[in-house]
Amino acid sequence: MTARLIDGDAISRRIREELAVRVRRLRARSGVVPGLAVLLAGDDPASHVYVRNKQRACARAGISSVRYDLPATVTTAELVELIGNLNHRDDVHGILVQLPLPPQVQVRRVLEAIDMGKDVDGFHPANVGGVVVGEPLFPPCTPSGVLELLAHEDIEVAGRNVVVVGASNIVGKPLSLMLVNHDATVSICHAKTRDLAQFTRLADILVVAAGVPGLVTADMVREGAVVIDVGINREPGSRRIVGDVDFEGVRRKASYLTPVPGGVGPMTVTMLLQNTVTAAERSHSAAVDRQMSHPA
Ligand SMILES: Nc1nc2c(c(=O)[nH]1)N[C@@H](CN(C=O)c1ccc(C(=O)N[C@@H](CCC(=O)O)C(=O)O)cc1)CN2
Repeated sequence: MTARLIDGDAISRRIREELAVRVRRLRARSGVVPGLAVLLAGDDPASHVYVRNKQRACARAGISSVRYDLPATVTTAELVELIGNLNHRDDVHGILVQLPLPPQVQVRRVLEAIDMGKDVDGFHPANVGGVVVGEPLFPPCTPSGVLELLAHEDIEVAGRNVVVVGASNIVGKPLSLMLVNHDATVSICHAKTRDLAQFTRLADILVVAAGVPGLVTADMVREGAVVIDVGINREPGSRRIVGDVDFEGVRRKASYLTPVPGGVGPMTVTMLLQNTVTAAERSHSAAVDRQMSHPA
């Protein structure tokens, strides 16, 4: 069997075109331009690339973005103060703090400072609680990107055995809960799981988000399984990026496979744009409602 590749670039392009239409409609109707504030602390080269890509994607969809470059020495209090100011700005509908943050910063305090209505990354603890009960204000971007890819290919998750390898707060844990909310039977493993292969071989759908290049090889995959590779690993001394899955081997065994690059990565950015447009639309509707109940 040779896997069908799920083209995240093409699926993203289509969704971004639809988002650009929503942006134009909102602007024509209300004069509101969706606005995203991006906070980037320190010099991590990959984070700089991701932020540049996010801003470029915003511009193409008609979303305005403003970027705050902060030194690697930034404190928790400084970030919390900046976020407090952005929470009050009417032209900022979404706030994104690029992760990872420098080690001295208390990440949880920073994420908790974001107004829930502007938490377009979906990392605020209250949004995480929303994921648990199946009603997040904003679904986290990478997990919702994975669900979009599966839905686009008409891959049913209800009743299927899904194995998620990787239990991070931003991908593995929320994605597992979102899959449970779609009636999948989910096992969460991680790179330290003993005899990982005995779990991965049970998967109808295998999602790998462990950050370990080539962790999953063909012998660990059931014939005909759907394999979603969330890993983004830079090969040392090269610009090439590879996933957590041995692409060539697994391609011969799986029914569907996401490539790296060009699979889940672009969907993360697309879901961020989607959440930002939704935030702007909601903020406009709330302003209209206020006006209706308290006319000038
Ligand atoms: N605040 C956040 N921080 C981080 C997130 C996040 O969702 N919010 N996720 C990751 C990094 N990330 C987004 O920030 C991200 C990573 C990769 C891609 C992507 O499009 N990858 C491309 C390849 C790009 C390249 O050549 O480097 C692909 O896979 O095709 C998008 C977003 C951690 N931090």
